[in-house]
Amino acid sequence: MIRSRTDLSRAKRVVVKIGSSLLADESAGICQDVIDRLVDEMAGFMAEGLEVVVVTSGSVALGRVDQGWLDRELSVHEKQAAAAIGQPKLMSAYADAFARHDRSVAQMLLTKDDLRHRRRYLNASNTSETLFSAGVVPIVNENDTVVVAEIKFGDNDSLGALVSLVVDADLLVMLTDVEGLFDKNPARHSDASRIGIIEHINEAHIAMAGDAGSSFGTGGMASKLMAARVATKSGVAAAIISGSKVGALRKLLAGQDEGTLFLCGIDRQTKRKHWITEVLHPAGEIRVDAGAAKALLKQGSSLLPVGVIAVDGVFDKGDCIEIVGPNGIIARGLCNYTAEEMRRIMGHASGDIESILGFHDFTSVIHRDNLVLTSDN
Ligand SMILES: Nc1ncnc2c1ncn2[C@@H]1O[C@H](COP(=O)(O)OP(=O)(O)O)[C@@H](O)[C@H]1O
Ligand SMILES: N[C@@H](CCC(=O)OP(=O)(O)O)C(=O)O
Repeated sequence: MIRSRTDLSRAKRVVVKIGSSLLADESAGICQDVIDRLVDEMAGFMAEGLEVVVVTSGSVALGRVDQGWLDRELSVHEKQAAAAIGQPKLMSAYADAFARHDRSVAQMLLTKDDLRHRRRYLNASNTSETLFSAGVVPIVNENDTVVVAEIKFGDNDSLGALVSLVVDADLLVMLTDVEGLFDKNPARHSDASRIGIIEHINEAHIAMAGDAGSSFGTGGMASKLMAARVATKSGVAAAIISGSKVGALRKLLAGQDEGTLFLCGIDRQTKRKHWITEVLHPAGEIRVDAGAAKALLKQGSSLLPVGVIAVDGVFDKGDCIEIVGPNGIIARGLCNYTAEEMRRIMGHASGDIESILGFHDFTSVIHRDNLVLTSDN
């Protein structure tokens, strides 16, 4: 938990999100010098034991420069094509920069939707753990050729927030072309002043955040604040710092007054519950009778098969599902059985599961620890 700047020196795993505004130049294309410098800083921390994941933007910008598509708004398909052109250039720039420190890099192209499905989320998490063990640096970007909404809004800030949950990071650092969140857009107001620490993001902060400042940046401060909100609500602290200022990352991690820090004091259990209610998409629905609804709502019980009266959807073991009582949706949780198994055991006592399915993994359908109430009645 990061409750003050001094806690930052204890961070073990950090997601560093690097914006297009830092990496791409309209005439030169990729800013290899910037990547080299940022990689030198990150490699220094890795040598000291910090684990780093890079979430990088820039593929669309680099594709646009490559094709000379600069002075007009691109269609969605052109942006997707630009991303496909720019992505290998981006990877090769990181590979070259990390090779100078004898580190290999690995490309992870994800969509936010991937991370809302428990199985894909776990696969991404296992892949990144394997990469960490091998000392390889995961370099993540949105899989832009298969998404539409995200490429319109250019939302790598929120991808960074989700990745920080996937890898269970202590901190998400968003590197950009300004020194943090200012009380007004510093590109337009010379008297703007930086906000150093934010304990809870409120409407006043959101009102301060404006659009992108450069021709290549897309989400501006608004998308960084939204990402900081997702991260901090899920147990990961966040920071916005300048990527052009030499040593800013080191100062931040040393606990000095650098950039804007969003504190986070959430424990693991709250974090897991937030993941179930806010991040995962339910894959199906289970209807329960009044007795089961009461046991969940009033007695803090796990859900047993005997109280289940109907099962909707196709879901797998461990998927997130919604629980509906006589008065509507009451909870969400991770189901111990597949939809097909659920249809066979619903209405039966837990002691009958073995004879019906031929195996008996769990007494409950959803264990209390994996269940979050979303209503009172
Ligand atoms: N209140 C604010 N404080 C700081 N920067 C702001 C603010 N409002 C808008 N901005 C703009 O946000 C820009 C950074 O966002 P963006 O261009 O999307 O960067 P990136 O490509 O790094 O994601 C800054 O250059 C700045 O012009
Ligand atoms: N996936 C896109 C990211 C776009 C995006 O979010 O850009 P930015 O606002 O610079 O972080 C790309 O690589 O161009």
